[in-house]
Amino acid sequence: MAIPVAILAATAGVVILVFKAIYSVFFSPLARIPGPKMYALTSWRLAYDDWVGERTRKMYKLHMKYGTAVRVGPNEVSFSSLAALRTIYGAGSGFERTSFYRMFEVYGRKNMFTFGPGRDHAARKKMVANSYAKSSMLKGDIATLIEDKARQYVDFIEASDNRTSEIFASLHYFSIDSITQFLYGKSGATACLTGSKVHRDLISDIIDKARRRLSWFSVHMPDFINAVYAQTGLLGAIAERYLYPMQKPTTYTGIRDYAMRACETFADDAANKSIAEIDLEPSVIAKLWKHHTTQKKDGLDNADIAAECADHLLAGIDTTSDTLMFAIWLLSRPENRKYQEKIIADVKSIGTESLNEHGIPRAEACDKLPYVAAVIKETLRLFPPLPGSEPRLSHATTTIDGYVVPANATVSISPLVLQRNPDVFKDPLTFNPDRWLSEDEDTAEMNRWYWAFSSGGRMCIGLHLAMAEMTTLLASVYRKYNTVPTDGFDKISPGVTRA
Ligand code: HEM
Repeated sequence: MAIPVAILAATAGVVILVFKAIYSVFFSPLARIPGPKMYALTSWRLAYDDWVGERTRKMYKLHMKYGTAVRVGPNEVSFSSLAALRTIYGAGSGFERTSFYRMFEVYGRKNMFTFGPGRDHAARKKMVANSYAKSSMLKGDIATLIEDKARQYVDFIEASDNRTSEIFASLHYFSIDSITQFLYGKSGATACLTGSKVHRDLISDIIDKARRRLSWFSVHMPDFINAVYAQTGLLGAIAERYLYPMQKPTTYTGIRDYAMRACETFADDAANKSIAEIDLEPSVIAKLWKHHTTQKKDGLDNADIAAECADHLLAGIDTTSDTLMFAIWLLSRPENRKYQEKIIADVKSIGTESLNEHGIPRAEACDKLPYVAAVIKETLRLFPPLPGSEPRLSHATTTIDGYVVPANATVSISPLVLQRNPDVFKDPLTFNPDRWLSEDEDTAEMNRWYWAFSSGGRMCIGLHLAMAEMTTLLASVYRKYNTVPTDGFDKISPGVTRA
């Protein structure tokens, strides 16, 4: 009796799938790494955690159960140890960012965040590194910029009804006004704090809940996303109606358009200036312009420069404003009033000689405040604004934390998992800035596990800018006010960080 070809093909398909599953779970080189079998079987298990917004919390639970190495996919391992941190993220480790980062490409161009190989990344980083040095933040033009924005923030609160502010929005105004001026100079700065409605509207696409759905598809089904958004005509209309995870304008479209216009305006101005004049400007775009095609053969074109700046713009908005929001929310909670009193005492210790002409504490003085630093560190420990795994791969087989990991497997560490480790941080889920104040061995150990800004060659380049913005804003606010949640807000979390 002849067996229909379709049945034969289906049977063969099932046999191959079963064989692959058995191989993946029991015989793959990653098989000896502990973890739930379902995760070893299929990457869709982890994708499901992502879909329901539980991925990072799930990683934490898995590490609590299985230890410092957990297999979380057929070809993916999550680590949570200092040994793994050094091997994967240590300077010169040879591990690269994975294709996950492609979704951060802007206008189809690579940028510092998305470059894979170290050489391309290092060349680009060299062009802007000076702008981000700590010495550039605490004195001169950039310090003045940050102090000005802190003053505008205080003025904004003063002008609000009952000095009540919805801090998600107002702190986003502060961070976007700061980063746009830092990147593009005064002519390219937004003016959210001083009332521009058009600029304030830029943050509305950040709030859209569909943004998370779009990110999910971009990570787990990138080809689908590319195909769907590329359709035009009738197919485009059908895709838009039934298949778009997020309607246009999609995430950050407004901010990306703004970034492109700021770059074009800069390019028009630059055409009438000498490179020596441009070099005197403190903005990041001015530093990049020295590498423009008009200055160098094989230099960067307008789109490269626009993309680089747009990426820094996106990196510099939510990170600082979410951290500030969590800090103020935490300090405002009734059980944390004692910490609020301590931060107020710390910022009131600033002498009048360290205030600027508007009574705003100077960035340099804010940098030296121990309790402000402890509050920020503790906020970033408990609620890092980028809490999730930072995926990397190596083209060579590597031993990580005692486990042999084959070439091209995805490995990662999550700051949230590291920073809530109960063996290192006593009562890890409790906000307690005091834990950072002593100088004993326990604090030294906590510092080794503190990883909110990542580490090695790909650590956050905006660290010093972010710290200067956050210390100056907190000092300016708590010198003048104490903060309490408005009715109802003492019972809920701001919930931006999906832990
Ligand atoms: C509280 C504030 C901030 C935190 C916690 C933070 C955290 C981080 C982390 C964890 C990474 C590495 C991500 C990964 O590898 O997956 C990163 C990279 C980066 N951050 Fe930040 N960031 C902050 C503020 C900023 C600001 C204000 C800027 C300003 C431009 C910025 C620009 C960047 C850039 C350009 C990279 C890529 C660096 C590279 O690949 O060399 N960040 N940041």
